Amino acid sequence: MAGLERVNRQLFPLRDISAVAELFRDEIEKSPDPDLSLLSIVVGAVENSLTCNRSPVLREVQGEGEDAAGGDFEIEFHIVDALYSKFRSTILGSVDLSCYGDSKFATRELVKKVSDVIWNSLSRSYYKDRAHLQSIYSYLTGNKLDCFGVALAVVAGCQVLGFNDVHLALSEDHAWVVFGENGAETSEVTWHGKGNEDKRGQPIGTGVGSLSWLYVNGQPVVCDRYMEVASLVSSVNPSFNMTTDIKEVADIQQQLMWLLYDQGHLEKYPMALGNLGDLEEINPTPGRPSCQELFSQAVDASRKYYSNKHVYPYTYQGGYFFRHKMYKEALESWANAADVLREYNYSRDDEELYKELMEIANELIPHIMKAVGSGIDAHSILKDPECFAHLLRLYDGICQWEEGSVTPVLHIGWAKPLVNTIAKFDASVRAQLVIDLQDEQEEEASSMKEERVSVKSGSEESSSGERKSEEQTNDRGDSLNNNNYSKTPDADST
Ligand SMILES: CC1(C)CN=C(N2CCN(c3ncnc4sc(CC(F)F)cc34)CC2)S1
Repeated sequence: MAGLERVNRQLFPLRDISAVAELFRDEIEKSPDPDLSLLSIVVGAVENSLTCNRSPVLREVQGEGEDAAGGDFEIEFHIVDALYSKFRSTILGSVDLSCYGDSKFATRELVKKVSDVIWNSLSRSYYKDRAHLQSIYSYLTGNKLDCFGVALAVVAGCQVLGFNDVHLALSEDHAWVVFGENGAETSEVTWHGKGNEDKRGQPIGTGVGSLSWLYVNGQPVVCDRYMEVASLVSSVNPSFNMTTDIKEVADIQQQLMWLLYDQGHLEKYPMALGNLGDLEEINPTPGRPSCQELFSQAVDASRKYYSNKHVYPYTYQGGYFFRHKMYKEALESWANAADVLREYNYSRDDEELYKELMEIANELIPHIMKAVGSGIDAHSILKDPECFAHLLRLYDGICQWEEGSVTPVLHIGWAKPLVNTIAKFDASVRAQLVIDLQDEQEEEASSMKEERVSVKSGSEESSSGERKSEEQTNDRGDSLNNNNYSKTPDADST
């Protein structure tokens, strides 16, 4: 029975958060196969009605970061019904299943065909990294989708066709699908970044390219249906403009995230836990885990399920500590993020991560140095050898990220803040730095270089790890990337 026949029509017209939450709860708790297109249409309709159809002229401009009064929404059943039928007939009408064999599993050709149907029905040119382009509602009413939205629509399209083996695979900046027996096959279904030729229809490479951060070294979040619902809820975007969120949209997103959390569907999804942490930091729910606990759970999930190959859980956590002036903890989180980086070679596909690290190293840390210099220094950072060790571990991780890559990461723009930062630490702290290098002939013997850097401090010492082998290299283009899964609409960019 398709999703719409299952839906409780008494809930319509949807006018408040509890009605939307009830519809999602019914779909998640009562159906063995939650209907992705139904849920994406509903939550996309709510988001659009509260963020896009507003008459800004009637609203005084909100202060920086304040929530705007979103007003009410009213989602009629017949609208959802019409859109739901439109999506199903678009897919069923464009794919002749007799061309794809009689296997109950999807084939690469079938997946590519569904991707083509979505791809070829998108508007010719629109700003790809604008906000509110992630839902099937956006696809059906505006023929616009961002890169994540295309991947979600392909999975929803395969669900309409009855191929429940096709599932979403997510890295920290890209999305693709797995399919076939045991989900053993992979395929690109959307684009990534700007100026890059799309690779739709191709399997995810197993070559050196797949060792880049973009493919998280073979450790993507492979979703089941419920985690796909979590990804569409996590992609809800409460932004009204660069400085204002619509509170109702954030509230709905937060409630749906807790519903999924309680059912265990965020357990293996670090970024969704991080997003929930961000929502809780802004608007804590009484009786729920704190945002700090959620950021910690995201880190634990990456360590437990993804061999600690994800960077963002540490940048979510470090950002939280920074905002709360917990500077020592922030430095430790960022150093932990850099430890993840060591495994990767920097490639042109890693622009988003590069921007994150630039901001940490060249804006946030200099801000900390100014703050502690003027006395706001609960931990007396500049006298603490463990903080110095975290800072060195951060930079060493970035250097190792660069090592073995065709294109450099660091440049003078990095070096100036680094020199200033190191100089701020007490001479007595810096004097405790002990660097013991493995001797030369041993180094010749193994192509792997190994250095140990430690800062002897009272309780602990921190050290950097193995270096990658020299032969790992990448090509590097000049294309820029953008994180289409963006929380705030970027400026004009095609
Ligand atoms: C610590 C940060 C800088 C803050 N927000 C971050 N985000 C990273 C990306 N976000 C995400 N949150 C949930 N799921 C996904 S799947 C995905 C890749 C895309 F291509 F599909 C991205 C992403 C949410 C926002 S990382």
